[in-house]
Amino acid sequence: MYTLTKLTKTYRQGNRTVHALKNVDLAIGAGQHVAIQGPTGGGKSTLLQMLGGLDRPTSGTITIGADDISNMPDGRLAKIRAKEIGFVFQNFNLIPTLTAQENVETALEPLGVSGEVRAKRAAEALASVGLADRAGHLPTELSGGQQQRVAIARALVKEPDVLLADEPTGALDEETRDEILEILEGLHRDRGLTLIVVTHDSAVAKRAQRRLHIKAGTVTER
Ligand SMILES: Nc1ncnc2c1ncn2[C@@H]1O[C@H](COP(=O)(O)OP(=O)(O)OP(=O)(O)O)[C@@H](O)[C@H]1O
Repeated sequence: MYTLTKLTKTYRQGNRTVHALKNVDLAIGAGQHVAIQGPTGGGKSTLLQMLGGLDRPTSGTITIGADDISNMPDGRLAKIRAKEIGFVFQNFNLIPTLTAQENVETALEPLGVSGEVRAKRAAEALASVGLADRAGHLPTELSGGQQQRVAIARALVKEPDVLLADEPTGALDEETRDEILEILEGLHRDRGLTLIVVTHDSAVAKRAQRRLHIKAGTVTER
């Protein structure tokens, strides 16, 4: 699924250069469930941004399947992102003025899906996370766990190959956390989705098949 070769990302902070990722060599197979842990500032979010094609490496290469996304033109990268990669964030990132149904439909807009098909697929995605009866609700009318389920429906409605989750349970209590993990793991199991989860929570990381640790820009296996 992913091959990272000598992947390096540096940032300028004033007159200082920060090495967020240092010569990372890593392969992640299709259908793996991987947890990424590590101290604050270690490089977890930077790595996830690279995997999601949200930012470019300073040097080295990253391939998704057969596509080298390190130097790909922006338009092509945006298409790969829209089609193949689902994102779930700690704070859900739903659009507050749109209903659950409309939030999910937004993921299909860049794919040129007709309005009718969009509505049908979004309704199915909401039903698959147990929210068929909440489609008309705004995010403020939903609990945190329900909002995260809408965000998962939005990520999966396009049937991506990979789901990248940045602290997906960080804002939830333990019981809701377990519900969300079960949904994510179900997607991994039933659809063969590659699932990559950044987490501070060891209970979340323990459920993954593979645990990576990233500290000062260097990745190690646990
Ligand atoms: N846009 C940026 N500009 C400058 N420096 C950055 C930027 N993004 C990240 N960094 C720096 O890169 C390093 C790695 O940051 P990153 O956010 O990837 O760590 P993290 O492991 O996700 O941390 P946290 O657990 O706090 O989210 C840190 O030193 C951070 O200050």
